[in-house]
Amino acid sequence: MSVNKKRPARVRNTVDNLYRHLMGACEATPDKPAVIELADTGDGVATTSYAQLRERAETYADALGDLGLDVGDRVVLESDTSASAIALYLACCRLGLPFVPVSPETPTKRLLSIIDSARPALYLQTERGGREGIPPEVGTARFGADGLTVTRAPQPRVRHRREVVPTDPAYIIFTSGTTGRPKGVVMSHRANTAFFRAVLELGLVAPDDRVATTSPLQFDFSLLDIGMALGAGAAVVAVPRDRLRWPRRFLGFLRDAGATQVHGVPSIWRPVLRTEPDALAELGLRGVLFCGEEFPLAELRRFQALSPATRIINCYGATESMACSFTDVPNPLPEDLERLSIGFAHPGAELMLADERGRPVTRPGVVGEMYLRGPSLFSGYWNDPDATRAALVPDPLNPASGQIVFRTGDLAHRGPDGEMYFRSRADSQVQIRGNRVELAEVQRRLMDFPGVAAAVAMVVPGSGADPVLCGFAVMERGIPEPGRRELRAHCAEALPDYMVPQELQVLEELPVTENGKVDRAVLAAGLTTPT
Ligand SMILES: Nc1ncnc2c1ncn2[C@@H]1O[C@H](COS(=O)(=O)NC(=O)C[C@H](N)c2ccccc2)[C@@H](O)[C@H]1O
Repeated sequence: MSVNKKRPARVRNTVDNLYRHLMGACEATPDKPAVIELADTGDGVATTSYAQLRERAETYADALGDLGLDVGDRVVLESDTSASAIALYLACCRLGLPFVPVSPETPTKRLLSIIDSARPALYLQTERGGREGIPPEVGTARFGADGLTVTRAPQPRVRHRREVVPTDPAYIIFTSGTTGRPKGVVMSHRANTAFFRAVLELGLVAPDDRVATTSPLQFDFSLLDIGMALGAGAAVVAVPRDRLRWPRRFLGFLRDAGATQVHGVPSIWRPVLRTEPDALAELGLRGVLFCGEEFPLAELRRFQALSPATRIINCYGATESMACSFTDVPNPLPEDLERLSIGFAHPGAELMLADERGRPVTRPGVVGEMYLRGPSLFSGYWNDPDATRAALVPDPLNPASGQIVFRTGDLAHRGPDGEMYFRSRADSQVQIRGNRVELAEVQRRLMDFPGVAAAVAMVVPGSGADPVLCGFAVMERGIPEPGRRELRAHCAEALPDYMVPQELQVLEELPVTENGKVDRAVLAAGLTTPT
């Protein structure tokens, strides 16, 4: 029986919801810039104010509301970050429609597997989107600054819900699961708004900031940037994805947009450090925040030398809790620093260490697995109760309490003051000839070779029992490639034999995934057949 046929449910103004968090600043500063992006003409920037953003979100919410969708029906949005994409995100939040972001770069095969898993009611792309072949059972529409045009109505459905409640899913981020099937991380409004309120307390974004976001919308790093900027009444600067490949144009856009902070994974800085060091120095950024993987220390030192006044934040965390910790990078980095700290969990959350039997690890220097206790845990993996049970577990310190914590799958050790140091993924523990190998140590040794700009150490399965240790290096611009023998000898001088890479390659650049992390699968594929 369809309830409340006429009007779709909309979240009440008093109820916890991302819409209220993201639009909080609209009342006080409606005319302030909310989103700054590349102008449609292709040069210069276009600015959307908070009031304009709210109005566009309203227009979209009316159009979505007329489609008869029910709270909980999924909406796939294929777009880069833009004012319109954010307005759609806001509209979905208001109507309680879980938002599934995918990038225009996502291969159709992967998009179809996400659609097969999420069973969305509606798929949206921009007016200029070129995607075809959306399964007939999914409604389709296009959106732009002027509104939303339905190209295929969603299948009729019964509306069972009359309320949008805080524990309803706000978004589902599909990450590439180890099994190859995409894993949908479901995040509720309550968890995400609790996270953003806690992060506001850190005061990382000021109202006059312009926060450049460089991650694809399908990576929750972009949702963190949008939430932190709009939640602070600041502006989001949507960096066009193609600019990231051209350092001069990337920095030029940042300058034109008046960006004061840049959020991105470490790899976005590699081309800039190699080819546009002076332009970076001139930019004089107030802040940089990175997450996703470790920032190689040599590259971090170069960044600090060029931009000494920039505050750099090491943000650690997984999509399952959006982020855990925000830690200032020491400036300048101490000469003998071996590894950055990921500090302590954000206010209102706590990281603990436990050993493989779940017993707390408290002694400094002892490696354990990190568990996160806090309000911003995900609801579970979409349609995967087993994977959910393995990740959301009883608190090891007090299983009887019924409190559920997130098992991060990351190994770490504590420093003398209890601060955490990330070591590795638990499932990437490396043993070679019975010895535990610290890949970071091999990586650091490769970076010490004169003229190496970036390096990666990893293992690939070998024909024998032991995995094959591989090293990859990228040289500074204009530096001749060293011979494999020379690089190997350099490693052998300082590392035990089992830590000297058997495979060594010098590359033009390091391949990265869609989310900008070093793409180890591509590196492994480029190897000669392991010895
Ligand atoms: N700062 C780090 N140092 C070192 N290893 C790291 C770090 N941040 C993640 N990681 C690694 O990346 C894993 C999480 O991967 S992920 O689920 O794709 N999520 C992310 O990478 C981004 C994450 N959702 C996020 C979004 C926005 C702000 C902060 C963090 C972690 O479990 C760590 O292994």
